[in-house]
Amino acid sequence: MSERLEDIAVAMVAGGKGILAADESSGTIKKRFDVIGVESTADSRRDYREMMFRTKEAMTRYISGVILYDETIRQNAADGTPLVELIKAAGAIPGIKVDAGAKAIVNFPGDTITEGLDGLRERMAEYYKLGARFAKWRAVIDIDTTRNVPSAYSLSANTQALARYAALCQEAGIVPIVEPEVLMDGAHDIDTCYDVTKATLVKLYDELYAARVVLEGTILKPNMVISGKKAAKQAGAEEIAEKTIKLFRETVPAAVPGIAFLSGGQSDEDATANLNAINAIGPHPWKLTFSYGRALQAAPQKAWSGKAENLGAGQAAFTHRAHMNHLAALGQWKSGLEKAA
Ligand SMILES: O=P(O)(O)OC[C@H]1O[C@](O)(COP(=O)(O)O)[C@@H](O)[C@@H]1O
Repeated sequence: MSERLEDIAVAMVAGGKGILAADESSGTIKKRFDVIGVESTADSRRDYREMMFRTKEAMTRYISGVILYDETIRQNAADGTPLVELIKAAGAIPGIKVDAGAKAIVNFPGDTITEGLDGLRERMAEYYKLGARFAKWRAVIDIDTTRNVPSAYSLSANTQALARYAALCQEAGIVPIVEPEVLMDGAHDIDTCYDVTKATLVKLYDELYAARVVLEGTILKPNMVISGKKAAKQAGAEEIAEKTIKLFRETVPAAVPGIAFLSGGQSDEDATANLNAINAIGPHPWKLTFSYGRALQAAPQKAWSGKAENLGAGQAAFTHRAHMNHLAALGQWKSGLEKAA
């Protein structure tokens, strides 16, 4: 495969394929395993992820790349093959989460700043050697209108960090996924999500220009414009699609090859239906696909539940969700396909 940043970025979003976000940090994967009653150990995390990376249909037809965590990019499958090699053998691209998580900002209650820039240049060089050709950094933007969250200071600090990270990625020959996640956890309505996401993306592209990041060699990983989980009125797929696309047309340059959404706590089927509605109102200047963690993995996690005899069931559940999201990335998904399965 070509090593040009622009070509890697295009390959990450081509043909209705999307990204498997398997980069849960140790704390997050423990939370997911707690739900299915599995102890989180280096071996159980390896067995679970190996199950997904060996799912041939999903990995060869629907998944373009996998975001890994530092532990996973160094791990071997049970037979000694590096997990990175399993991903490459399926024709998918290995990626790596490089941020060190979101920490509270002093003097700004409710706002967080994502850390991890110190030593990043050296870490990037190592990850490149380990096989990573793209990376991911997630800024976390909460909405709390009672506390003026997010503050302008938080948006400024977080988007500047994203731009510094993106420039370091490109220096190392690695495509940056820039992820400013506006959380859907609150009671805010969809228009508040629109306004906050707009302020975030405007600032983000300002900073990316200022840092001289080559937009053609980047992927955006945003939230959809959506109602807060606790909002009294929940917007439907058509409204989500229309407002999300209106916002991106205003803020995301056409030089960006692709937008790969996070699922952010949406149900599996909502994440698929909303992505489909977004693509159904195309054509758009960028490819719009998925980079889902929970919405791709909740079903296989449950089917597997830590038992070797459930490997086949886990792989079938993963294939199904990956297939549904592949169809949604092409605007060809129908709800009947879920029931048929
Ligand atoms: O808090 P962590 O452990 O970094 O994990 C955050 C998760 O959010 C994501 O960015 C998006 O995941 P979701 O699709 O589940 O929202 C994943 O890539 C990542 O695993």
